[in-house]
Amino acid sequence: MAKYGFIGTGNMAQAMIKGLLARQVAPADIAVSSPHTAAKLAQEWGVKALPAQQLIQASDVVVLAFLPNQLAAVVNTLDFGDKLVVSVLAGITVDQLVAATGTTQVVRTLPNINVAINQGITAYAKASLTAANDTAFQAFSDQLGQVVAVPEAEFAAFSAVAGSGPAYVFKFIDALAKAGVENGLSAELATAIATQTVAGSAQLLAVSGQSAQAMQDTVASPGGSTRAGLDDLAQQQFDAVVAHAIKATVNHKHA
Ligand SMILES: NC(=O)C1=CN([C@@H]2O[C@H](COP(=O)(O)OP(=O)(O)OC[C@H]3O[C@@H](n4cnc5c(N)ncnc54)[C@H](OP(=O)(O)O)[C@@H]3O)[C@@H](O)[C@H]2O)C=CC1
Ligand SMILES: O=C(O)[C@@H]1CCC=N1
Repeated sequence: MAKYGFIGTGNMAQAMIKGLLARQVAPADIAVSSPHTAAKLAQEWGVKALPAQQLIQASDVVVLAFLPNQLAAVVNTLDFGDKLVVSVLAGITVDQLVAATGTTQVVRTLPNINVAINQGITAYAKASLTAANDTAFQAFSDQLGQVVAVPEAEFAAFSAVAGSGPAYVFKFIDALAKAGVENGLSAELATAIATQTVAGSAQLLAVSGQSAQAMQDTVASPGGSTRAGLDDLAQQQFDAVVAHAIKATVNHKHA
């Protein structure tokens, strides 16, 4: 069994670890390193908390999962040897990773939080890997969900739509549920039905073979209530509001 090490143990690392554990990776094959949370994860999840250099020695795949602006400070004193280094640091390029870590065995990825249930969509761009590290990356990424090679120039757009996207979907579910409450539903029921409606709609769209635009028309009966709502969304510039937020996300400078 491959051994995985996570430097940085926040929301993204924890989502990835959950995904690995769900695929029967043994907790003993996962090491974690961070100033505060690693010890707690070791206690609660049975993974091993190690100082970063020892974690590198003990791992086949080393995941960098701290904040992008911490890259130099965290890796400065570390020797990665020829270990596979997988970064999830938004905005940090392959060249920057190679320069900071001193190894070419790096893969830049941009996952999303849905890796926690092996349903992520993750972009990757890699330097030239050894055959062993290439295989190790494939085995690792198979556990995350879907994985797509993306040119680095497209990473910011990918990050906005797929990386940040879950937050925007949660925001939509929250707004849908709140609107349900305003119209007489209990908060519990409104949240449950908004969540299931988004989950079911995404699954239906994925298997439908139709566009998201066309699927709207399968819900909107002629002259019915959905058309009234869609017309109102159009009048309120819904697409433009979303596009504006995505532009703000794409334009953000990470480090
Ligand atoms: N959250 C998401 O959905 C996504 C996040 N990412 C990327 O993942 C990375 C982490 O983001 P996220 O998990 O959201 O952030 P969090 O704030 O949840 O986690 C940051 C982690 O960095 C750790 N850390 C701080 N200093 C050090 C150090 N010196 N050595 C090791 N670890 C350190 C913290 O440790 P401690 O807890 O012990 O203080 C914490 O576990 C970012 O680079 C982000 O761009 C990419 C795609 C999606
Ligand atoms: O918010 C962030 O910066 C990271 C990148 C994509 C999702 N979370």
